[in-house]
Amino acid sequence: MRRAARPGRAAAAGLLLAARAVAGLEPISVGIAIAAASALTGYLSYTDLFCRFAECCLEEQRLNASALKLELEEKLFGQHLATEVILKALTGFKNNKNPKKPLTLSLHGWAGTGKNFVSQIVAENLHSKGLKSNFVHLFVSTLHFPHEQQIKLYQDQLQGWIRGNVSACASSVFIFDEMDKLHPGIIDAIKPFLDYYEQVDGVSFRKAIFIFLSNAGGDLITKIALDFWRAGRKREDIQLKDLEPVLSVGVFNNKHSGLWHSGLIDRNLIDYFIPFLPLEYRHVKMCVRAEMRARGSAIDEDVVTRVAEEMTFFPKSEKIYSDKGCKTVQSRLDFH
Ligand SMILES: Nc1ncnc2c1ncn2[C@@H]1O[C@H](COP(=O)(O)OP(=O)(O)OP(=O)(O)O)[C@@H](O)[C@H]1O
Repeated sequence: MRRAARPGRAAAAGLLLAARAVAGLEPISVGIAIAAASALTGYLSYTDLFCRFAECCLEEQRLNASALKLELEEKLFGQHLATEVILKALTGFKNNKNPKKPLTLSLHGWAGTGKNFVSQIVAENLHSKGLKSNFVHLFVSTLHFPHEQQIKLYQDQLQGWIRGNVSACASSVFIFDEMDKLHPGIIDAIKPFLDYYEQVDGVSFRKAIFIFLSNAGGDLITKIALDFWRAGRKREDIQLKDLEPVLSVGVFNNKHSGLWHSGLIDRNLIDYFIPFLPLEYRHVKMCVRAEMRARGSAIDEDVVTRVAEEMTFFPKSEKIYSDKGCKTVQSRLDFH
């Protein structure tokens, strides 16, 4: 693991020099400055210092599992299953020095329940710049692959992009949003990278992470959550075993899941199906409070209640779950 270094005064001068050089984007000056700072500090390697200014791919960097756990527990509301599985999956994968395949996570659930939000947290815990990192790549089906007639082109471009980026950084993260709108041909293009091959065209994909997001299966998840609610059982009592098998079969048979007969499921290329439960009134209120805190405002419970009450809830009879999860909370808060 990389050493945590605390530069002293001399080092600070070197760091300043290096910072100036980096800001000026002069590679030779950067090199000289960093070498100078390294010599001054004596205990910072060239790489250590370089990585303070430029983003580095730290392949062997361990995951700070307790920091991720804390972040998920504090920020992600009402998703005890997703929290548990994501922690388990990432910790196991990052602790394994020799994984046999890349990690593939498939996140499912109703709109606005936190799938993109979690992906962002995961990305930040793997590469500190998160979604802005050069090693994290987000694809949105309707944005990046909109035209069915151009599938061949997309396939070639995507394969080239993934191969190039994994060659540059083995621990690259690829997030595919709107999987349910993705053309099956696109999945076919990435399938070889997700498999158990040691190398594909001279590149090993085994340390990469692929995250798929989709609304497919949201109805199945809601049904099970509702059954628990109607039986007077606690939401937190829902276990993965209540959902995972239903979800994988349901998604497999759903023509619009993006994973439909794609071979990803029947070849066991998806490591974890992660269910996101529909959010209740109390969770929406938590989202409003979180948003107020993020804006630096004092928590006004009247506003919290008003925003939550403006949301619509289903099913019609019981009105338990928010139609849009927490998705419109931010924009609604603007009006209060
Ligand atoms: N479970 C949650 N806990 C905390 N905040 C949440 C949660 N779900 C959603 N949010 C808030 O709502 C915003 C929108 O949620 P997000 O984009 O993650 O939903 P999604 O599940 O990806 O929806 P979609 O399927 O429509 O893309 C998030 O940025 C976050 O602020």
